Amino acid sequence: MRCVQLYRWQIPMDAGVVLRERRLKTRDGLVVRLTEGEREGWGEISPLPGFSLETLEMAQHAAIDWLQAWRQGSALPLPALPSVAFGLSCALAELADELPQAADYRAAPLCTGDPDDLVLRLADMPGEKVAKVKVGLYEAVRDGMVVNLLLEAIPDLHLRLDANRAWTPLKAQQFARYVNPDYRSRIAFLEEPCKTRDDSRAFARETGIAIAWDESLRDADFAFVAEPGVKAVVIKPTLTGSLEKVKAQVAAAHQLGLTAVISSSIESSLGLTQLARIAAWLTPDTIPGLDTLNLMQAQLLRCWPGSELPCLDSTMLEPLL
Ligand SMILES: O=C(O)CCC(=O)C1=CC=C[C@@H](O)[C@@H]1C(=O)O
Ligand SMILES: [Mg+2]
Repeated sequence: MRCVQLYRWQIPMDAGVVLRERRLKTRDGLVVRLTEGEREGWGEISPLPGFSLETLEMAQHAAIDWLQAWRQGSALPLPALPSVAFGLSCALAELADELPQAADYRAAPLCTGDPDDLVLRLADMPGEKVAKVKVGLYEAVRDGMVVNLLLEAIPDLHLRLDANRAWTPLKAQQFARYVNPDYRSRIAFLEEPCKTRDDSRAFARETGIAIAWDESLRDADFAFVAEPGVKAVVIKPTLTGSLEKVKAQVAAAHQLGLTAVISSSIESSLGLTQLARIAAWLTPDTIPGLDTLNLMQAQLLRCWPGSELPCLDSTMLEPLL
């Protein structure tokens, strides 16, 4: 017999989380539980405001329609909304034992503010040292100085940078001018430096700093092609869709010799631990971009190893189905 449960949850965010110029006070989403006989599978559906095109209400409606049909034994295709397709496909994969348990809990530490904090965290990081720094929020000159400071302080560090398309070509050049040329090769990649893909390509060509596509993967005309200067693609499954689609994108990237980085859309610890498993499974050689749990004030259902945040259980969630 098949059973379904759907819960709605809300977790307060740390003060000061700003996404696309909007303060995110709470993270809201759904979790789904499918059971069939002895087996169960969980999934998280949490469209990210400012990034996902669907709202939580749209996701909830689509999830309920699909779940009601599934409960009755129908094999409906997964809904088109990416967050819904992702969450349901994770639940189905757990149910069918297709999502391996082994997880990659190394997360590239994320720095949005104080570089001294990052230096302290990196000192404790075993193995390959990779961190991610947000740029484009302050003056380009300050960003350049922070990058120099970190790469100088930690000689075996590689940095991922993310400008979220904030720079004009001039600003991007100002940034590059401030980065010591000897350090440029230790910038693993810079995500989306400029507003247009052409400007970002020109930046890579002119500066020798490798770039990565993130937002571009959601552009209607985006295609996976090998291009000079493009080193990686950032794959955010909640914004991508089903696990099948995530697998296809990772395979397309690897085929072209691109690094594929499985990355967070600020899911709860339930979604993040699943992303850590997806990363261990599909991109075992690449540290995933999953260091977003500490932006939240609590975990949900499954805990991230070592996190001291309290963990909410299903009695603390609002049941919808
Ligand atoms: O990629 C990572 O290491 C962490 C996730 C991350 O940086 C992001 C998640 C969601 C929205 C954005 O603010 C940001 C990004 O643009 O990549
Ligand atoms: Mg990004």
